[in-house]
Amino acid sequence: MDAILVINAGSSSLKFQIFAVAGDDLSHHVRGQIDGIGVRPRLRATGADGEVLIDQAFTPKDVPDLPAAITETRTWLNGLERFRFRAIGHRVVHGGPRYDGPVLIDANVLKQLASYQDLAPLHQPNNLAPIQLAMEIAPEVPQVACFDTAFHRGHDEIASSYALPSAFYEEGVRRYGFHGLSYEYITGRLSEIMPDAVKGKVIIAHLGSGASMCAVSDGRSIESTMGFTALDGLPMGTRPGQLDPGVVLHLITAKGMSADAVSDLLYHESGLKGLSGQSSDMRDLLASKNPRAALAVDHFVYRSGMMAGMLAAALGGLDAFVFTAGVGENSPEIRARIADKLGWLGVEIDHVANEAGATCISTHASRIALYVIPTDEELVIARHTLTIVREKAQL
Ligand SMILES: Nc1ncnc2c1ncn2[C@@H]1O[C@H](COP(=O)(O)OP(=O)(O)O)[C@@H](O)[C@H]1O
Ligand SMILES: CC(=O)OP(=O)(O)O
Ligand SMILES: [Mg+2]
Repeated sequence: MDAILVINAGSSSLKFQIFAVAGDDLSHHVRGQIDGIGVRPRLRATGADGEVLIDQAFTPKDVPDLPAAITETRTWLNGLERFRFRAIGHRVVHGGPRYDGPVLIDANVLKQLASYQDLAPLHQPNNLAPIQLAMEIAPEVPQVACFDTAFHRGHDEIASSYALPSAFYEEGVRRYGFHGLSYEYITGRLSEIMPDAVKGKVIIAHLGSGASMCAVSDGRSIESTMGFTALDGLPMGTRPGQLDPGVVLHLITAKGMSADAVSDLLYHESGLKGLSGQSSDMRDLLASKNPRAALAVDHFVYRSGMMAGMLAAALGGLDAFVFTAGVGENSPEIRARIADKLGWLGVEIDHVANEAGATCISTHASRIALYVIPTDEELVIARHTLTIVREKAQL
């Protein structure tokens, strides 16, 4: 069967999907992921009808990092003989100033993308490793890179500038925004299920191991809580979110920390993990009786409320608010607590619908509609991949 393989490397997970291609139609055939990498790794995959194909737990020592997750996934994928991969689509977190849409990968593109590694050290090396591997073992299969930054590239200069001397902007030091593949999918879904909402002012909260919010006006991104890198904005699993740059200067000048040590602190040791001293995983913190765990959750909720207020101001109002990604899709408790923070905007959550995992979780009286929409970055990548390889007459 002709198929497209999609690889999505996040900060705590490696997600993959196999889509069968028939004409212009794409259908889900295999959906899988290794999540909890380094904490509680687990490889799970389901087939087209939701049947479980594999469900295997690993020790954190067996799958400590993303390269190990790639090895386990590859071993398992190799056993699936019924698919002929006609193209591979990849999530690549940073497209830099150069890429504002998906691109067919060749050696030059790969080199350019590698030059953005220090702008996304937690993701870009992991995004590029499977591309490099596939180039070596299956050079005949076309590969397409789809960027987290692309959906935000229409931001105006007011939003995308830092108040730095303008030469820096020209060099590419701008506010890009990330999670764009997820926001593109959610915007598309919203226009199917709530066509009126997407024409208005919407905040989409992608709350996963990495977390950000996007302000969408008339279907287009106008603002993001993330900036030049995926460090800014909300506190995350291991990243602090918004931080006074003076803290970084202090770490370097007063504490003598090297650039590598600061990078490690900001990408791997901060956020929920740093604040709780316990875990980067929201599930662990919600189940814990440790007061530091409670502080980390409280901080996440508090900052989420603040950042949502900031985006509502950028939009000049708010019609709908959407929760998505690992925490947003799976934690009624966090959704309820963030909704509570938005009460002043006229948000009223329907607790029964929220606990039941309904799509619409606001009351009839709520001035702002609340939704929970599971994201599907892989489907967006598969669609772009099919379009690009068709344009280049490679499929
Ligand atoms: N039931 C749940 N309750 C709270 N948090 C959850 C739940 N299920 C998953 N999560 C959180 O979702 C996070 C992963 O989200 P995900 O969007 O898959 O992350 P990423 O793509 O950044 O690796 C985990 O770190 C975990 O904290
Ligand atoms: C950009 C980013 O933070 O991605 P993820 O949530 O997958 O870590
Ligand atoms: Mg992710």
